[in-house]
Amino acid sequence: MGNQASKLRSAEQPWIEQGQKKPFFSISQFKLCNVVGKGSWSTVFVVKDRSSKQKFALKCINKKKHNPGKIKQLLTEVSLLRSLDHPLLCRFYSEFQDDSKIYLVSDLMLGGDLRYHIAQNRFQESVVCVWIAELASALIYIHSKGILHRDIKPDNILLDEFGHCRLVDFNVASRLSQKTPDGKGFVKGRVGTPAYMSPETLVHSISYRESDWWSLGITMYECLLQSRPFSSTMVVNWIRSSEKEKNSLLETMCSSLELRNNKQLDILSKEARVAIRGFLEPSIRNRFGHHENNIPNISFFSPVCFDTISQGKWAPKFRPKSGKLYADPILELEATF
Ligand SMILES: Nc1ncnc2c1ncn2[C@@H]1O[C@H](COP(=O)(O)OP(=O)(O)OP(=O)(O)O)[C@@H](O)[C@H]1O
Repeated sequence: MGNQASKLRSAEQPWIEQGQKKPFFSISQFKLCNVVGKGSWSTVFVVKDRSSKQKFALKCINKKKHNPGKIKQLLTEVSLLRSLDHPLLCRFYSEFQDDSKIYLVSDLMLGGDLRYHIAQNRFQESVVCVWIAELASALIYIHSKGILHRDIKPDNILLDEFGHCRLVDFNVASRLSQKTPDGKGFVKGRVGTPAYMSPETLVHSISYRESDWWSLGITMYECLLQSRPFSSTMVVNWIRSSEKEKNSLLETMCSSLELRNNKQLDILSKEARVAIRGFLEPSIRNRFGHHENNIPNISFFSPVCFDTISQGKWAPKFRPKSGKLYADPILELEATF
């Protein structure tokens, strides 16, 4: 399995040598092909490098549409992306700008995002096991670099053409700035997407490494069951409640997870249930991921070899259709450049 996967990945290696810092510096180096995605403040194009003919993703941000605060946030994202290099992250190459726009060049992911795929199909545990193990490996890596992602959810996970997961969108990622007594660190602020936010982020406006593991737990639940354990309304009510009410709401949330164990989680294997409950443990000390070295020992991951996974060499169990453009055709019509 490992060998077959290695061959696949060697074919997808980008032509650019690792360590070559700024291969792109102008929009004129590219031929624009089509739109592959649209975010709240950018349009992402498929582009072809005129000299190598290699395709890349080009994210275009219109400077005039955003205030200086947003631009500063973008520059933080760029500096984080520059410090990361892992097979299960989307490789970032260059940023450059002209009078009207800022451009970011990265690897092109042709397999669509997990949000799209899980809306279409209920996937078997063997598929989800590889996805979550790959994401866990990417998380362990970014945490080792002192970075929290803070917005893990299916929308921010893209598949490459072979079906490997790549964690993307470091818009709200942050370096761990403050230190806890155990030296691990945290970031202040209630940042992320409410339905995926951990209790400590929702209640105390603080994120630890464990908060990313909570969000991964919600993502895993959703990948397996096509629904989320906590409704957005429940989460929003929780944010708005008083300090006193928050504790009782936390109990309601946790017992709602327990109740769902009887109905929804019953269709899953024991290993999957244990993993979901472990990631969705309200206490950060008891949560899976508190000791990141133990992640490979979680029984749900026993079918995979974590070392091979973390090199991006484990063959995924689901491969997106080749040649299919996983993008809403309407984006093409709406796109402006
Ligand atoms: N490297 C890539 N390869 C292929 N598609 C991509 C790539 N990066 C982004 N996309 C597509 O473009 C969409 C928008 O990208 P992204 O979420 O990074 O933009 P954004 O403006 O930062 O959005 P938001 O703030 O709403 O998250 C993604 O949902 C995805 O479908």
